[in-house]
Amino acid sequence: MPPEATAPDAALAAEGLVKHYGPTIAVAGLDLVVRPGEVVGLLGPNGAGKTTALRMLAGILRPTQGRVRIGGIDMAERPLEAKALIGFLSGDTQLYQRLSPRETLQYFGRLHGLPEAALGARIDDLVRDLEMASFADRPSATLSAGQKQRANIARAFLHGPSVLILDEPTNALDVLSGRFIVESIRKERAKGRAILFSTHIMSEAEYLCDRIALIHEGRIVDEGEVPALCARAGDAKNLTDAFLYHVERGAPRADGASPGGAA
Ligand SMILES: Nc1ncnc2c1ncn2[C@@H]1O[C@H](COP(=O)(O)OP(=O)(O)OP(=O)(O)O)[C@@H](O)[C@H]1O
Repeated sequence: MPPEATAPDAALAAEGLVKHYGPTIAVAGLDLVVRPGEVVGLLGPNGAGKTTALRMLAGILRPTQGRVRIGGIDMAERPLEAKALIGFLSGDTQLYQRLSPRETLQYFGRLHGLPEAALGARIDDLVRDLEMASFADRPSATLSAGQKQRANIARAFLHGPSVLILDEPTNALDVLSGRFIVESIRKERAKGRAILFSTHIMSEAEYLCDRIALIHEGRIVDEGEVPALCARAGDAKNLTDAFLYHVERGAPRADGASPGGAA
């Protein structure tokens, strides 16, 4: 059954998403739903297909097959309307080197069509909430990796999107900055945003996520709340063990056999 048939309240719904890069099958049939006020984590080993999946969900990459709906709007049929509902943080987002974070936010706010007075107030709020005051007016070229990441996150939050898609939002951040970003994501959830993010940090996923989707070789091998995931992964004692169980076992084959050979 299509995911949105079982979740009519979905803010984000993917149905049968597939992506081929030549002979490489990066995503091999992904179904996923995220509801308003929910954080879903996409976890998988390197090369599992997380970035490819998130880019298709954000409308940056065209799927080979399958469908994405954002707030019920079909991404292929009405891409501008669907994308307007999304804040996307890509793993390789670059800031314009000569612009400060404040100027960058002004630029993207205008592209989003935010009225000038409201935009100024919104940027002030983001600078305060993301603790960017000490560097908001410096050229981006002079910022540290963590400062740049805060500015990129501010850009994703800027237009108050109902769906946030964040590819490794705490990548390369120290523990303090990482925790700060995680708390910022929790605040966005409290505002009713639907949030999908990828990470390699298991503790972060356990702390932040309402549900976790484990992806391996382009397929979701299990999905649910952490205790249920652990129970289904041979009574794994934590998320790391559940993750390793699935990776070592391998992704299910089309014929239903387990390629890893384990139970
Ligand atoms: N532009 C591309 N052209 C060809 N193959 C690609 C391209 N982008 C990704 N791939 C391949 O698709 C597969 C999935 O890659 P993807 O970047 O989605 O994985 P990932 O789960 O995000 O990995 P990581 O955790 O290392 O960032 C990999 O085998 C990768 O080599």
